[in-house]
Amino acid sequence: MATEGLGFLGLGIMGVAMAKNLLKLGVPVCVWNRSPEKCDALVAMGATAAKSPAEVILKSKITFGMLADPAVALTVAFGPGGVVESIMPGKAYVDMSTVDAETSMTISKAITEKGGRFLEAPVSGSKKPAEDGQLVILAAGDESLFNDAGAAFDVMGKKSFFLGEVGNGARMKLVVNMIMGSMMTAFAEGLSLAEKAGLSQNDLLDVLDLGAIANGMFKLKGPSCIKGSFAPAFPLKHQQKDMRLALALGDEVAQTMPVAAAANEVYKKARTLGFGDNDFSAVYKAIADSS
Ligand SMILES: NC(=O)C1=CN([C@@H]2O[C@H](COP(=O)(O)OP(=O)(O)OC[C@H]3O[C@@H](n4cnc5c(N)ncnc54)[C@H](OP(=O)(O)O)[C@@H]3O)[C@@H](O)[C@H]2O)C=CC1
Ligand SMILES: O=CC(=O)O
Repeated sequence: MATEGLGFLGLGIMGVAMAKNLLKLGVPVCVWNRSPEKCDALVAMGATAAKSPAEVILKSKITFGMLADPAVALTVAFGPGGVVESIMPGKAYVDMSTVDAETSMTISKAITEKGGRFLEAPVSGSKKPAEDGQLVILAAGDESLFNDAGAAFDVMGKKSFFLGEVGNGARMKLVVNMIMGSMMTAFAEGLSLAEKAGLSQNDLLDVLDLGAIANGMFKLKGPSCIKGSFAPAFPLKHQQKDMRLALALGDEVAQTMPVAAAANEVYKKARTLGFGDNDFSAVYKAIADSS
């Protein structure tokens, strides 16, 4: 049984791109996904597919996870055939999903109690940066594992931060995504306001792009919002999950967050309107169609 290879759990929008980049390292890569057909593209490129997360752990020295949310991260860690079942000394798990600090700490504790090593490593950057190996990796936990996973991080990302103890990676990611989610709702309100006030939305984009608040997100999402194109790069349901988790972090540390709380309401409304599986920029639809 190969023990020096890498494993990957969760081949959604992000995971499939990240696992493809791992293949560039030329080591065996073993993958698992709840819906097994998503393994096919990886297998065609040289990966092997496993029947459970536990099997991936057994076949790999370091296994990476990229899963939907805290509940899923916990199920994949603790469920039957899960990560914890086959973790042992010499094995390591790097959870790159966006979750809250408590989830990460719970998984870390179970893994380290069985002699394994754990790192949380959520990422900033969406589908295209994942495909291009340009993610920003926000790692925390076992520093020896951070170093051992360095080559893998280098093919998946453009910069890796080591942020100290488990929980700090999750917290940093939630702060970043709270800012991003709030910005997206303000941007969507502006786009909608411009249209209703009889202005050209394209002119608005040009004006924004020349000023101090120009940024990559407005440049990328502006034209697609105007066209009404919301194919998911970052699913709206995940952005709403991140707002919810960031607000819970705010509660924990008694930080007032009125802007994020209002933005979260808009994402919740967008979910109830059926936009959860669209890109998070579909929050524009919830705003534009609301009056
Ligand atoms: N998309 C993005 O731009 C970014 C996303 N993230 C974060 O990365 C994570 C993954 O995001 P993304 O790839 O976009 O999401 P997707 O929704 O595309 O993928 C989710 C993954 O979780 C799996 N999953 C869902 N439910 C279960 C379950 N009950 N049991 C086992 N597996 C399950 C899915 O399996 P299946 O295929 O069977 O449904 C899939 O592999 C999220 O935490 C997200 O917040 C972070 C940065 C950017
Ligand atoms: O989590 C989403 C991202 O774009 O980063």
